[in-house]
Amino acid sequence: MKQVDLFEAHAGKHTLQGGVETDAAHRERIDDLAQRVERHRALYYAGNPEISDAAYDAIEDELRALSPTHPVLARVGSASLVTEWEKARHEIPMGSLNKVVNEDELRAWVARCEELLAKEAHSPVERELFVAEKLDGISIEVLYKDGKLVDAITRGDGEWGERITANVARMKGVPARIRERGHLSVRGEIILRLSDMKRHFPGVTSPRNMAAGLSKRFDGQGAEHCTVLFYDVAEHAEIPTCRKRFDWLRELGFGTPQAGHSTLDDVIELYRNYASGRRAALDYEIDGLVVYVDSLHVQTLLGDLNRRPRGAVAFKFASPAKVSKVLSVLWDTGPSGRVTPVAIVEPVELAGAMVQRASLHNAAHVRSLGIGVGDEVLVSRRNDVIPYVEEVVEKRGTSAQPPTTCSVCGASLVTEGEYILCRNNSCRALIEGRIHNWIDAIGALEWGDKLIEQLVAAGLVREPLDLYNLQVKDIAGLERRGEKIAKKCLDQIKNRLPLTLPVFLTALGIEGFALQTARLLVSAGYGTLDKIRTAKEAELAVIPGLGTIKAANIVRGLAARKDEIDRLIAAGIEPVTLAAEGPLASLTFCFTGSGTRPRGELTQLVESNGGRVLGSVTKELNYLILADPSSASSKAEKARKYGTKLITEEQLEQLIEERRNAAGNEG
Ligand SMILES: NC(=O)c1ccc[n+]([C@@H]2O[C@H](COP(=O)([O-])OP(=O)(O)OC[C@H]3O[C@@H](n4cnc5c(N)ncnc54)[C@H](O)[C@@H]3O)[C@@H](O)[C@H]2O)c1
Ligand SMILES: [Zn+2]
Repeated sequence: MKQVDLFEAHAGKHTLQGGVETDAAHRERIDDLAQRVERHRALYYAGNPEISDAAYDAIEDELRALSPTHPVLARVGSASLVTEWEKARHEIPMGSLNKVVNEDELRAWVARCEELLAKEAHSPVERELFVAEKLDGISIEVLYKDGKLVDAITRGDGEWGERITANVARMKGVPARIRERGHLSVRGEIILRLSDMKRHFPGVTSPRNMAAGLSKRFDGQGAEHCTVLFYDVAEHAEIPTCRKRFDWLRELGFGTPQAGHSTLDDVIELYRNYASGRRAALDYEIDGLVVYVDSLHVQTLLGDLNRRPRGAVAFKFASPAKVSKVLSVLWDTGPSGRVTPVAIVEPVELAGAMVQRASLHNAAHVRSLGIGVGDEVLVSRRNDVIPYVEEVVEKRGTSAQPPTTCSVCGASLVTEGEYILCRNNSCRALIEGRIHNWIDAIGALEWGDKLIEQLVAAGLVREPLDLYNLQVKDIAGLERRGEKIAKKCLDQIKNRLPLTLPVFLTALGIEGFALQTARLLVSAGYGTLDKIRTAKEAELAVIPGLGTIKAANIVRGLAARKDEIDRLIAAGIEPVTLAAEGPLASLTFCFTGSGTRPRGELTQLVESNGGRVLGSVTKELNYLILADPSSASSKAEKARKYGTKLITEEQLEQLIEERRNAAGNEG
């Protein structure tokens, strides 16, 4: 979607709305969006938002994209201010800020300022900026007369606000007297510090909404826990810069958000800094940074539009989320049998990708959202993860109900806690899952998800043994596969043979039976497949680190796969007992970080040479294998402390080679 120019957006350059370009469908949508913007503003400024800020912003952004000049967008605050408080008029109207949500938009704003200032003598904007934290609270104007606090008025619609003087007078950071004479209007934000919220209002989750509520209580209760921080003073002509303005506010005894003079590059670095941790460490909530042209003279030259200065912007923290409509709710059966609800939505562009499918996590989430076909929902995509439905923004349809049968095989589903599952072992989704697990555990990198899907769909693979009976032509005959790939894939799985016992057990993909558990069993004396298969639940349960649940899963899982395992063994795919001899005999190894080869393959390498793989760094560990032996990670540090040797994968191979040769020479 095209980003609308910040300055001209409201100035009538774009003529979408009402013009010939607006088709009926758009007009309807525009009216609908505008109404919702107003409704949500009214709720929000009254302290009772129904939807999240991200959802609200998504609606407002969509309206701006469809109708940049819409009058609703030019307004500040809410026009329908219903209040029991006395209304009061601001002598100098209170405005808002235009926003940018990424570096490019910020740079564009600077460029635009330069363009507008082309004919004026001024220092480069990008070198003369001022930046302050953008407090997420309630705007307030506080008036002093001859050094005495006389009035405090909320922003309201910018012109008329509520006179909540009695409450503001009790808030922290609002001096009753200041040493400045004359008439003074200072502007700031009412916030509730997180520490105060925790102490005085346990259970409350939104400091902003709480602060809004407290500010407007008639009995004034709780107002003393709010804080006001200031960032502006109206019309104080002798102050030349934002920096001086903040200094001056502080000298008068007002608290301010953190702020400072800055260049454009520094602002961007600071923004990243805040986004990646500094923001989370604050004792109050901010929703971005405010970036100003430092010189107030230049700000005046730039002027403002719709009560939004051109010489400042809100540099908001991005929330990559958009509103879209639910077309259907699907229930996909996954490889473990778990049924995952997915919302199919009207395609929307999110963080550079078109999104049509969004996860609904599980049946419990579907229920708590109350989501249904036709609803408008907020879809997010954070750090490139799977798109996710955050909330229902506008309820339109009837809520979706979890299915009772599997969409893949039709079997009845079972409920387990928050999840529903297909337990049918011959369900195609589960077969794919098991094959996938096998391939993963043995470390056959050539094999992709798609190939497995194709083989299962073609009925060529139903269980792990089938993998070993595949012919080159079976794979080569599939769509978009050739002989070369086919050969590579088949060679790879055959090269992995024989499988060590822990790898074999892990490859079966039995619930709760990961590599660590398999190793635990082996080191507890269950060194052969036979021993493990005949073990009773009770005897496994007492192995330290196992417990009753895992023991039950193992016994049940092995029994359920009995025939499959028998067929594997009959075909010679038999796990090998760890070599008690071999070049690495009596040595222990542990892997950390990502290697160049899959963990399973490395484990196999160590174990087939008689070594033992440990899951963590302990005193008995001989070798820690990692990409960078000079690493300062906690695992590496610990290993050094124990005198463990730190080596790379290559050094591991050399070690095997050396020890093999040494043994050969001795023998
Ligand atoms: N959830 C909802 O239903 C809903 C509805 C309406 C609005 N909203 C939210 O309200 C916000 C929009 O409101 P807005 O028009 O007041 O704009 P804004 O709050 O995004 O930005 C302008 C305001 O920032 C404040 N501010 C904080 N620190 C500042 C500083 N250092 N310098 C200057 N100003 C500073 C001022 O009060 C100023 O008026 C959005 O975040 C939107 O998501 C939410
Ligand atoms: Zn099924």
